[in-house]
Amino acid sequence: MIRLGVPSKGRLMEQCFEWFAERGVTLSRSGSDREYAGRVDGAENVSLVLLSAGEIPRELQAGRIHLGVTGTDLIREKLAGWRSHVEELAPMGFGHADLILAVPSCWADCDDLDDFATIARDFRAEHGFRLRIATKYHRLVRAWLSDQEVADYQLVDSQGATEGTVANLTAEAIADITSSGETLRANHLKILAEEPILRSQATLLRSLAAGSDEQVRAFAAQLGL
Ligand SMILES: Nc1ncnc2c1ncn2[C@@H]1O[C@H](COP(=O)(O)OP(=O)(O)OP(=O)(O)O)[C@@H](O)[C@H]1O
Ligand SMILES: O=P(O)(O)OC[C@H]1O[C@H](OP(=O)(O)OP(=O)(O)O)[C@H](O)[C@@H]1O
Repeated sequence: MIRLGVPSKGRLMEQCFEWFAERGVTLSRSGSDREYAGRVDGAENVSLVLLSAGEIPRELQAGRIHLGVTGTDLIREKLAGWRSHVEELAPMGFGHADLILAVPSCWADCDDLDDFATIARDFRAEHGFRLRIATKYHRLVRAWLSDQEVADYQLVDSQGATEGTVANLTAEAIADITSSGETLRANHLKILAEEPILRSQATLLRSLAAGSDEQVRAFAAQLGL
């Protein structure tokens, strides 16, 4: 039996169900709205596992699911050396979001990363501690800032409502996912005029540790991949 892990709720789950339906495979939640059980119609030997999107990378890495759907941001953040754990089978065309660095809109002299690096250097000299960036994407943000040779900062962990941390005075800047930009605007933040740290979208991934390669390949072929 192939185990297929998909997000258990929200738009990501609904759009994922639509994606499979367009390819002749019907995924559905069984039982009550609150029960995390699912069924698969239209494919032999495939079972559905409903999981938090954030846990799907780990389940793929461990080989507890053969296939999984989650955002590329979560794969790259949660799996060091992700290419040795999973294969990307298909970008799915939804769940688009950019991981960006944002600062208060009122920072008139801060439009790009060079400005940010200068402000961060001055901030440390002035305040005696490093400028704080709130994020849950520690690995991706560290790697990106290191590539850009920005060093005068510290990361503050924020697992949700990250855009609120600046007004709450627990950080000076944030690095988070945005799609419409409304949450940033509502919290008086602006994106630095750079390419995003990462462009993410929902992706179908294959575990390199789960085995059953022939069955997985046959199912992928049925999906037109
Ligand atoms: N506003 C958004 N628009 C589009 N995609 C988004 C948006 N916010 C988050 N995502 C994407 O959705 C995926 C899941 O996000 P997140 O980690 O917030 O999960 P969640 O819905 O909070 O799930 P759980 O709480 O069960 O872990 C991520 O890959 C992320 O890039
Ligand atoms: O650019 P926008 O369209 O406004 O979307 C961005 C928001 O969506 C996500 O939050 P989510 O709703 O997943 O909640 P979270 O705060 O728990 O991350 C993300 O963390 C941003 O806060």
